[in-house]
Parts: sequence; C-alpha cells; structure tokens
Amino acid sequence: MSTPQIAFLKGHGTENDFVIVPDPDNALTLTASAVARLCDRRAGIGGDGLLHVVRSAAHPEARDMADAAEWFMDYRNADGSIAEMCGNGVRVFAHYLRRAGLAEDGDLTVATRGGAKRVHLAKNGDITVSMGRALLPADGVTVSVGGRSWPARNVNMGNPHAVVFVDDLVHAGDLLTAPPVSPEAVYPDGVNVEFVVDRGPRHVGMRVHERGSGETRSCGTGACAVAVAAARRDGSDPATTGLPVTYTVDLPGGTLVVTEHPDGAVDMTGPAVIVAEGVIDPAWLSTTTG
Ligand SMILES: N[C@@H](CCC[C@H](N)C(=O)O)C(=O)O
Repeated sequence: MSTPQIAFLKGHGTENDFVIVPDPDNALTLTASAVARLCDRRAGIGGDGLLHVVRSAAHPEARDMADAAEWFMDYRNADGSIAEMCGNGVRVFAHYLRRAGLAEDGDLTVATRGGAKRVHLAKNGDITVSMGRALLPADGVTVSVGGRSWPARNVNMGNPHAVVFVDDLVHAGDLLTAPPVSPEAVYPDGVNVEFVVDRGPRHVGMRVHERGSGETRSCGTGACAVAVAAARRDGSDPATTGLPVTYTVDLPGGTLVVTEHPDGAVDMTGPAVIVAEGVIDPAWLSTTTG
C-alpha cells in the first residue's frame, strides 16, 4: 500500500510566512523536529511557523472549544516549539478556510491555544481578528542590545512580549540572536521582543525578534502588544479615556491596524495571502519524525 500524500500550502500575512498543513482529522504526527524541518528555508519548505489545520473536535487541546469553533489552529514556531497564539497566523488560517470552501465571508470563530478568536473576513480581503484583552503586569523588565539597555513594557497577548521604545530601529541591531531580557524569571517560557519608533500621531514602526522563530518581517500579537504599550505611554488608555484608540503599526513586511476598545478588547486588521500549494514527500517527512 502506498503512503498517503500530505498536502500543504504556503501563505503569509504581512510577510510573516507559514507552512499550512490541512489535517482535519488530526491524523498526522507532527513532531517538533518534523515541523522544524518543514520550516527550514533550505532543507524544507520554509516558514516562520506552521499552521496545522485540525477540526477542534479531533484535537485534545481544542475539544472543549468545538461547540464555538469548528477549526483549531495548532500553531507551531519555526523551531517546532508550541505557542499560545499567532495573530498573523489566524488571519492566514481563516483565509485558507475560506479559499478551501470551509468558511465564508463574514464572521468565523477559530480555536487557538489562547482561546477562541472571532475573525471577520471582509469582501475587500481585509481580515480582522478579535485578539482579546492585553495583560500588562508591571515588573521592571529591561532589554539589552549592543551594550545599551532600555526599560521594556511586559505585555501578554495570550503569548509574552517585551516592548521597547527606541529612537531608531537601528538600535535593535541584527537580531540574529534573542536580545537578553531581564529578569529572566519574568518570562520562564521565553519572550517575543519588539523594538518600536514613533512615525507620527498614533503611528509607529517596529521590528521584532520572535521566540522560536528569530527576527520575522511581521508579528500580529507583537503589533497588538506595541499598540497597547504605546497607548499607555501616550496617555490614551481607552479604559481611562472611555474612547477606542487606533494605532497604525508599520512592520518590515507591511502594515497592521490595531484598535483597543474601552472594555480592553483589541482588534487587529491586515491582509492574508496564499502563494502556493503542493504535496510533501511522505518518505522525506518520515525521516524527520524520529
Ligand atoms: N508571528 C506570530 C507570533 C507567533 C508566536 C510567537 N513566536 C511566540 O512564540 O509567542 C504573530 O503574528 O502573532
């Protein structure tokens, strides 16, 4: 009997790129090493992460969300590690479902490890994700690069972020390695680090070093963390003013628009693109799963 083919697609959201593996019944065993090899830009397909598309009812981590969300985004970082949430990933995931005839324009709920997320698929291609509320524990975080240190804002968007405001994005250096963040104990599971500059009123630019993926050209949860931190810095916390606040966030791979509402709910809007689809050689993949 021949080994079943494994379909994949390749997509991105503001150039945060993903290998998409549809597996409705959760039949595949995607080990960390298999994910890392699929995401390898030389030996594999290449991506900042992998979106394993599974029916919630078929996945032990999502079964309890199955009534609210038919589909579970089993997100993995490029190194094979697991993360709670991926903002760009949810948009690409929803776009894949629509393209595959599994969702329609309008509202959809996607299960993630960070909870069920409402997604709006607009006819013009924009996709808006209700990202939930940010948590901002105050704990004296410092980020260091190239002999300089900056105070950072600890923002949790389901996953952990350290947001640093700098005068120039050149201060972020080459970001080939994770910038040291202290105290390390604040982030026992690692952290995504955002460097931010002002570009105008409620308009910022950022670069990001992602936990488990390195520097990427965009990070949706990172853009939300940055907008929330900027609103606190700018004295426009919606919980205090009673008014929603919207930030335009420029990333190397594109622009995201983030709105925080007075009840703390954060919405993020941006594009999603599918660029290719194909078949993974099952014999090659089986050599990676040990
Ligand atoms: N690129 C993502 C974030 C992916 C997860 C992150 N690397 C982590 O480990 O928390 C996004 O668009 O939010």
